[in-house]
Amino acid sequence: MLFEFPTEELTVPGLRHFRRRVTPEMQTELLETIDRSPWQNELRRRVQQYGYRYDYRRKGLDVEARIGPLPDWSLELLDRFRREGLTDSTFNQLIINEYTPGQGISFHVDCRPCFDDTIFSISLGSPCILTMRQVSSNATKDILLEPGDVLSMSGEARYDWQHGIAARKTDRTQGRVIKRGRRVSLTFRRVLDN
Ligand SMILES: O=C(O)CCC(=O)C(=O)O
Ligand SMILES: [Fe+2]
Repeated sequence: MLFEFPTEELTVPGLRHFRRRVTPEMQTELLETIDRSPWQNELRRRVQQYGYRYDYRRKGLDVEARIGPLPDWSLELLDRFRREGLTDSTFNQLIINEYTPGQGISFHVDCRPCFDDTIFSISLGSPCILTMRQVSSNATKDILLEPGDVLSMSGEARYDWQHGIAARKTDRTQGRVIKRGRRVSLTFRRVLDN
């Protein structure tokens, strides 16, 4: 017998969503800080990388991947989240992604041999829907990420589900139509020793 789960009732083990953990004032401050550093233009969306350089073409870490320590402002932010109990992991790599309306990221599982279990991300700017897709069943679950939200993926959510953001200009959820603006996400990972 085939069971069909309504999307809302699906749970993704290992996925934790903390809402509105960064105030609008703090978000503005963070975005100003981020925009003072150079953006890389190699992908369709702009990115900044800190800690270790990820090679998108090879889908792995460069041999000479170490860039340096994470910026102080990001370590301070992580310290606060650690004090507030959102994570107990330590991270040494940060990728900042910028999405303008119409841009997304295709379904993927973050590089297994490159990064440790927990992937920890912060959303700034515009809301968007991130979709989780279970590899074994193709079941999907939409997560509305609003500015200031924090998402932590570990275990099944990290390894058995893909995640992606549809390349579109509006999102629809629970009868609401949400126009996308500029979104910036900060994704923290821990690089595994190989
Ligand atoms: O922008 C996001 O929230 C997701 C980014 C992501 O999945 C990645 O960089 O691997
Ligand atoms: Fe990812």
